[in-house]
Amino acid sequence: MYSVKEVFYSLQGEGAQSGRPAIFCRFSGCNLWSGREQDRASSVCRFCDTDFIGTDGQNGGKFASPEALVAHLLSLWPSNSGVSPYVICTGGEPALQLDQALVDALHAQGVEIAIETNGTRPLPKGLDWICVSPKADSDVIIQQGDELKLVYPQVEIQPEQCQHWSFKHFYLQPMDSPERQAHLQACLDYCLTHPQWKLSLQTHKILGID
Ligand SMILES: C[S@@+](CC[C@H](N)C(=O)[O-])C[C@H]1O[C@@H](n2cnc3c(N)ncnc32)[C@H](O)[C@@H]1O
Ligand SMILES: Nc1nc2[nH]cc(C(=O)O)c2c(=O)[nH]1
Ligand code: SF4
Ligand SMILES: [Mg+2]
Repeated sequence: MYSVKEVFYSLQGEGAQSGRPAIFCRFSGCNLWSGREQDRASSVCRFCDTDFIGTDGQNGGKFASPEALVAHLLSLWPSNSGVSPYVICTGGEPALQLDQALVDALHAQGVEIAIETNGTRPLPKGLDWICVSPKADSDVIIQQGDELKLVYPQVEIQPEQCQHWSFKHFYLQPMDSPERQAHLQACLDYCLTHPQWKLSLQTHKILGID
């Protein structure tokens, strides 16, 4: 059974694939925060911008089989576009639910699969795009992939700690909070002095979409 908070069709707002049309599958639940406000301050991940509790979001639900979830996801892709569907698995923490059976069922329908993960859980084989976003005070076991996207600044984790990991792209993404302007400035300063790093803006928030 897969528990999905919401499914929506939008543009990838972040990182190297920004601007690309994608179906988002937001799985319910996370291992670094319960999702309840009263638990935020005592959690490993304390800055999350997302509601991932339950299955009550747009197009959310429980899916008994990989095939049922794949059919639901693909119903949002424009028909006869001639372009392979692009599905971004996010959450919550998608690695808690995305298993080999679902990856294989998506690939059987010609889907290109991306994941947004905190990197603390093993991943199924064959994912087409892996974005790892490390969190301070967590054990990041996935240290290779396509893009590393560090929310910045985080006091207990510095870019220097992950700059030697095996990724094609290294991004800093300003932490969204009431201090986001200062966080953006800190990202700009860091990228300009450490040009291995690029700036990732959450463009969907700027655009006011999803
Ligand atoms: C909601 S998370 C879900 C996927 C996964 N649990 C993870 O953390 O990568 C999706 C992306 O949003 C980022 N994110 C979460 N809260 C944020 C915030 N307040 N400001 C900027 N990015 C944030 C995460 O680091 C991650 O890259
Ligand atoms: N448009 C849009 N792009 C995104 N890229 C990563 C997201 C996420 O929450 O994982 C996200 C999101 O929530 N919306
Ligand atoms: S790990 Fe991801 S989903 Fe979980 S609380 Fe942190 S940002 Fe949110
Ligand atoms: Mg988001």
